[in-house]
Amino acid sequence: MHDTTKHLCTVQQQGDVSGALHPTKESPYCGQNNESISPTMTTETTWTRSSSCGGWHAEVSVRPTSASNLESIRSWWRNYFRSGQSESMDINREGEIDMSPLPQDIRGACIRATLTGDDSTFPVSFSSVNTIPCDVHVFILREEESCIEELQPTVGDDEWTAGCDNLSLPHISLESVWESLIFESEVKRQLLSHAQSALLFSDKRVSSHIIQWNRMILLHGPPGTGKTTLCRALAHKLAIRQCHRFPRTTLLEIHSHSLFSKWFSTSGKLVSALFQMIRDMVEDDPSSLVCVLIDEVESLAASRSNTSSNGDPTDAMRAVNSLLTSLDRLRHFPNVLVLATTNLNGSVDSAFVDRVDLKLHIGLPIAKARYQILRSCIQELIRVGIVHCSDNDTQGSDFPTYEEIHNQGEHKMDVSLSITEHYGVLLSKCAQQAEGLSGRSLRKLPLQAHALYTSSDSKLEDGSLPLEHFLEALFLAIKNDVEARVGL
Ligand SMILES: Nc1ncnc2c1ncn2[C@@H]1O[C@H](COP(=O)(O)OP(=O)(O)OP(=O)(O)O)[C@@H](O)[C@H]1O
Repeated sequence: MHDTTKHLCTVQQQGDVSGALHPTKESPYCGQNNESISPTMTTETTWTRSSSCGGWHAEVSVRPTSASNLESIRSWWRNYFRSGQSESMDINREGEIDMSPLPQDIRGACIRATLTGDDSTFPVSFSSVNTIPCDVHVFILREEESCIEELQPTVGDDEWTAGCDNLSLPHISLESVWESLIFESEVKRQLLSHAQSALLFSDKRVSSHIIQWNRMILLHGPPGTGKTTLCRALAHKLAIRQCHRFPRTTLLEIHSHSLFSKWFSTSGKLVSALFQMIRDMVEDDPSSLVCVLIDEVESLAASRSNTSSNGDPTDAMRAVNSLLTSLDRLRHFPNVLVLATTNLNGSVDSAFVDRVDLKLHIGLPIAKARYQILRSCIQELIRVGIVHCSDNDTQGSDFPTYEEIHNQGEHKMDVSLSITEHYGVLLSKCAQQAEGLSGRSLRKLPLQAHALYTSSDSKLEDGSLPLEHFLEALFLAIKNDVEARVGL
């Protein structure tokens, strides 16, 4: 149950129908492989074709200082998978590959290699890794701080600026964020698959008179459910997965609020000016992918029916009109993707919603997702030594998964539970108690539990808290948080 190295059960994953995008000039930051390694069918392995980006991907992060050429690192990994040596590869629950058996120059160049499925479900079971169709993506994580693209104010106000954040991807600050987000099974796969298909259609010059798509995605749902983070993580993931097609990727995050000017009628002009700047970027470098994130889009695309009935000035309406016109102009460029979020559903202008290709509702986490989120918090606290597990077998990465508890532990009599299953059952109770809480709230609770519901008497000599005691404190923190919300 707690084997951290090898998982030898059945693989059920999508077969790869790789988008076969044409490689363009190689970036100093990225290299990839479009070729798939043919799956060898085994009795244990089921391949189903369900998406254009399905399958397994080896994501190999390389040191910025590496002297090796990215293309040669990629070829090396590809051959490694082909040669069958990967059969003896050790992979932990997070899909990270143990690099110690690899030659020193490759091991020295790579920071880490991760084997990841599109729904990022781990632990993964492999009968043998070399039977997996595997695209290899080699990249360097960027470390530069984001910069702000500023617009010159069109009306005289020295202190006022408008603009957006500009972050080069893949970026170290977004490393593992995609994997840390836990949703119902299909959400991440759908998003990634949709974005890749939309880029493929543009690349293949599918006639827009026959098939229409705008490369616009809208995530909507309650606050704190991870919409903004998911958009950033999607852009980061695309920078890795699409690096053969787009050697450079940029994330532009629009500051919607800064586009509303105190000067009469300037908001519309500002929106136009900002999108003109984005168009210039997109046009200047066709081999770079630009992901535009409009967070809380309702503040920029407020429903015009509401603004007029509220008697708001026409400035807001001009801003919406200007946004719609700007988006229509932007859609002609194949290398731009617009990601928008809102938690106020009815208040986004219907013409904006109509332009969106994919609208995804991101709901509050279900029991399984709540368990996984809390489990990741426990793992982190064990890793840093704030929580201590007396059972040597239950180190952070071995904490039971939801499936392990619900398929086995739950049905066992209390006395027959192993100590790890017992911890899993306690965590499962916390997850049930946390019904109605967002992912953001869940991630805040471990601190509250530690600060308010643990006693210093329970601390061990090294200052850490026994896991069981911490899980009890977590339950109390959740219970009180849920009760405090009633009536709010
Ligand atoms: N499903 C989830 N899985 C894991 N972590 C989550 C999840 N949902 C939210 N979180 C955590 O909450 C943080 C805040 O989420 P984020 O700001 O992206 O939510 P949001 O939906 O955009 O909220 P708002 O609508 O209030 O802006 C995330 O960075 C993440 O750490």
